[in-house]
Amino acid sequence: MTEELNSFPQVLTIAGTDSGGGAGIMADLKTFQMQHVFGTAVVVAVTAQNTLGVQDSFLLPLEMVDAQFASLASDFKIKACKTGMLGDAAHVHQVALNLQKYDFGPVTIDPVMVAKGGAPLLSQDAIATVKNELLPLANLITPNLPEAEALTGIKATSEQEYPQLARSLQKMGVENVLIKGGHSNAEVVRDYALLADGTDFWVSSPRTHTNRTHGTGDTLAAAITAQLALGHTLSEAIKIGKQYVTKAIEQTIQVGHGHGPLNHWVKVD
Ligand SMILES: Nc1ncnc2c1ncn2[C@@H]1O[C@H](COP(=O)(O)OP(=O)(O)O)[C@@H](O)[C@H]1O
Ligand SMILES: Cc1ncc(COP(=O)(O)O)c(N)n1
Repeated sequence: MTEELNSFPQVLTIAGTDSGGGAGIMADLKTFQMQHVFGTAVVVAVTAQNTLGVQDSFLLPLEMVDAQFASLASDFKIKACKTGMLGDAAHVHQVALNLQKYDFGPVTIDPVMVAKGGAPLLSQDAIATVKNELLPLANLITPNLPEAEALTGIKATSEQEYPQLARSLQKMGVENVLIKGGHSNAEVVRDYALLADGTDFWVSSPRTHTNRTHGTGDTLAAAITAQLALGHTLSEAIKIGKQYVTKAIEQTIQVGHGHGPLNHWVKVD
């Protein structure tokens, strides 16, 4: 196939599945679909999960992770990619090796560690591997507050500390940082972006009082990845991504009995 015939924007998520359909690869693919990019996936982990929690999980054999990367590289023209649940140090290492081997465009790292219901999605010893091997490959990292604290060792008690967290992550080799404020208690939910050139800005929304926030982080990072593939600058992509996730939380749908999923059907302007 000529490159011209292979030009529709194609993106990749490297993450875990959520049988409940609200988070992980399922949230990513729904988000990609709504942003009019073609979504592909490298499955690193499978979870038996619903809105009540994670009942079981299984990490795929490393060779199967490699095989999926190779399949995509030999056929698709991936313009941007993102990572989500990576499970343990060996899988983080294998993903980092593959991201060095193949050019899948700018890499957004969503350093998923713990599910909203409390289940661990990354082993403790893998945090060092994320820092040493994955962060230097990232164009953007999108930690929530507990993840930013785990990576930097800096405890954030107020929004004033977000710039310090972001600068500390930049020093670890990530070009651009988006600290997500969903886990704060503030009535206005503010995320802080620090870009490679030193410019910074906040994106804000009113807090929606709901427990239907399963997959918010995945959805935001997937929307940003899609917008980058469509040719937007990173600051535009972050602003569009934040608008999308805000609406998807606000215009809730009723599915399941616990931490419900978002409404991925909402339109982005
Ligand atoms: N209750 C809420 N109301 C409005 N926006 C929210 C709410 N919770 C999270 N967000 C937004 O959703 C996105 C994901 O944030 P967060 O929940 O902190 O990430 P994660 O899902 O990784 O824990 C951010 O843009 C954040 O501002
Ligand atoms: C496979 C997978 N990936 C990511 C999340 C995080 O989503 P959340 O923090 O909203 O539970 C999850 N629960 N499951």
